[in-house]
Amino acid sequence: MKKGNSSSSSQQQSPRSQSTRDHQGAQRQRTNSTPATQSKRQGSDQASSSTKKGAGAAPQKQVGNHAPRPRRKTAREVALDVLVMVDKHRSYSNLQLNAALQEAELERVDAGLATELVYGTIQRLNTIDGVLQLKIAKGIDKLKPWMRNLLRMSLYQLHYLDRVPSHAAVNEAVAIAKRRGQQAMGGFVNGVLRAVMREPELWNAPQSDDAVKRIAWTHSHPEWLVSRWIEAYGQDAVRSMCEANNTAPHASGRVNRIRTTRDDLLEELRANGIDAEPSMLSQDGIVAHQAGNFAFTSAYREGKLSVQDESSMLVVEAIRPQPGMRIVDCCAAPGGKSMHIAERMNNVGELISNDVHAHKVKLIEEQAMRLGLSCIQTINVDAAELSKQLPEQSFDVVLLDAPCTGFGVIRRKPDLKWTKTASDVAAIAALQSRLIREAAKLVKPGGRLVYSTCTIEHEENEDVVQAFMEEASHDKEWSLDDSWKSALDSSKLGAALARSSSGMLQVLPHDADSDGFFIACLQKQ
Ligand SMILES: C[S@@+](CC[C@H](N)C(=O)[O-])C[C@H]1O[C@@H](n2cnc3c(N)ncnc32)[C@H](O)[C@@H]1O
Repeated sequence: MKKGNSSSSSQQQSPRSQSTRDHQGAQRQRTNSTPATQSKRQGSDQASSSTKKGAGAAPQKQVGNHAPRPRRKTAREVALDVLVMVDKHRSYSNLQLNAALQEAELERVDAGLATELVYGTIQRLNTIDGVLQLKIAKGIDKLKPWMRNLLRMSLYQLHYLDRVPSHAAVNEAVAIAKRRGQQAMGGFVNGVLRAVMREPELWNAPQSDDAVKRIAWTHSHPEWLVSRWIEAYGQDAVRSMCEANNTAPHASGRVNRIRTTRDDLLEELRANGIDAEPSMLSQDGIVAHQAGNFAFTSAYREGKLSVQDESSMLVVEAIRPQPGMRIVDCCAAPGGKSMHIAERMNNVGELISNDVHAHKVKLIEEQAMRLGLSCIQTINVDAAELSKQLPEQSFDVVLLDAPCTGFGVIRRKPDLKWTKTASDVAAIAALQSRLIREAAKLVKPGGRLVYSTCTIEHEENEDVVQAFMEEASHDKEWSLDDSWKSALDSSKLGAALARSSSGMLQVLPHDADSDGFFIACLQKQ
């Protein structure tokens, strides 16, 4: 058990209890992705089926003239390969993992373990590295990437995962080291891991009054981010938020109301053994705590259901789509919000869904086809030049769901916290400012501009909106519209509503166990 020095109750929480939740999280989904982009991610750990079958043991015998089949990778080897790729090439962990799981054809239980090891190790990276540095005299940067990541992944199991027995984690690590290196490599790994196990106090948070350092260490976030967030939201909120960023999200989806009702969908899912419940955040949402991925259900295939986070469903409350409206979604791919808007329009009216990437526009079209939404037309232009393509002042609502740093979705994409920098925030905020000005040109008098992001950075959110409002004549032409918030459930979103300025909503990841998300609604006079 970690013996932290923090005075907060959340920091005193045993990493074991945290890890139990983390690990159970592997039974659930880490991303709200669809079958095209996600492999099965369920499973437990120690009963790793490939391990039991001796997948890590002797090569299979040659039969007849057939060449011997290559030995199948174990869950830990799959996870290690993904971690090495992410470390060496800064690849996205979710994409690498999906590709690796598909190639390895692991059984469900092993795919779950590999998923947990990849996400968990990346989530806890700076704490694990801090401990490793104390035991590796030459420093971890001098280690070969596979060795560095093998040690990281093994320490993650030893410290954060309840259900992996220590001897299993150490033995597996030693076996992998021997296969990848030489006999001596096994000894080195054994020595480092056992040295850390002998000194559990290595994991203690720094003895410091500095809240940034303590939170960054305890919840494994970069200090620059923790420092920024404390300034924006205060210590308590940041501690809770960082803790939430290390937990796995539950499954969440959205009913397609032109195909079925939420009650009928819930009944259908329950009949198929899924413990689906209505979302407390969105009238169109459903959630499930033990489900795998909604995208593998027949309801999904039949277009009755889409995979979407609950926070992101709140955007339609600001848009308030009605049949017959003309709406533009400036940055629409892969299409989650466009589909939601079209469903609320009852598929009547005109929705133009744009994205700058042609291959992503195809994803929008595929979703529209699956859901039977014919009111959507796609276009493929840079949103900074949309007014060259579309008539100005002619749309009831324009949605700018802007590209952003994604710091609201760290629980789904933990690598974001290690790869993005303060200058990335500034650069993306500059782009967002250009895009909001262009999007505003399309709104007709009396219409609305809705700006949203899946980040929690003031610089990308409130500051972009305020800067737009303060530009010449905008304060006379535009006002912040707060009326849409009356549709929100204050019992779940009370904290978010209390912290948000007029017309805006900032949801943090720990508010309602959903993604961090920002929405602003601007009304044109
Ligand atoms: C936050 S995502 C949009 C998610 C989408 N609204 C949904 O609900 O599924 C931002 C999108 O903006 C697109 N994008 C980035 N820069 C753009 C630009 N200059 N013009 C148009 N689209 C852009 C990206 O390709 C990405 O798909």
